[in-house]
Amino acid sequence: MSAPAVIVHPDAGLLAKAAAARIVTRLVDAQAARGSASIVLTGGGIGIAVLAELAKAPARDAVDWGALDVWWGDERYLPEGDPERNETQAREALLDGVGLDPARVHAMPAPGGPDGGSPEAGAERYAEALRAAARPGDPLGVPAFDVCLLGVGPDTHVASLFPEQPALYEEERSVVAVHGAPKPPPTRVSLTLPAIRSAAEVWLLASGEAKAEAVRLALAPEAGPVQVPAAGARGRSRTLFLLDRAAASRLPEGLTAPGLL
Ligand SMILES: O=C(O)[C@H](O)[C@@H](O)[C@H](O)[C@H](O)COP(=O)(O)O
Repeated sequence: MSAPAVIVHPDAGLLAKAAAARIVTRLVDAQAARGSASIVLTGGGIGIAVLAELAKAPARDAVDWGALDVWWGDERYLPEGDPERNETQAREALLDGVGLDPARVHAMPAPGGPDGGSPEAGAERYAEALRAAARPGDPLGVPAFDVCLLGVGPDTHVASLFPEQPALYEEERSVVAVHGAPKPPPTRVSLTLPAIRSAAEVWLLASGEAKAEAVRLALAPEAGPVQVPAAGARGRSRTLFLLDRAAASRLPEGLTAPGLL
């Protein structure tokens, strides 16, 4: 697992724009090398704001959208089209405006689909889709995502992995159902930490004072992933904390480039 690097932008708007530009470069590089790319999206304020900025990015269409696989790190287990679903918000912010191959947009399950309303069955079906997309040698039968985006909750959750919850102890499965999530809605489907760690790069996004303590904890050397899930979210080759000044305001001096705080 890669040691995290911290990049601080002056405010949330610039953070979203800079992260969007970084996604373009990352996906273009991956497609130049392999002919295709894969990204894991996240929900939440800054996660969706980044997609909205990506939709407006001048170099947006340098990405070959038809050769991109889109996955989700988690989903709120709500009916298809529900405005609170991460997928709905991502489609509105970006996905429905670019030339993706619908077969390569891998939405997480919803009630009323083929899973008989069971998030557990839905999680298993998503794990199956990941296995089908994995290449020989990909860890855990999960594709080695080029980039996995993760918002960070004020309690240090990432995806729908909340502190001290059973999902954090999962070492075998790549996708689990989550019940009783402290952030509504209570029922969700989430990648597990091992699945997140199969990503080549993991980018944790956080903006605002309310995330400063969570970011500090996530970067503290003694933090364990069960108490601090964001501390367990690391990429195989790179981990970035992409922050605005407010979210970085409780970091020790040495962790951020001078002059950015
Ligand atoms: O379903 C969700 O809500 C997200 O996937 C969740 O993991 C989110 O990224 C964090 O809670 C941060 O959300 P905010 O950026 O809105 O604080």
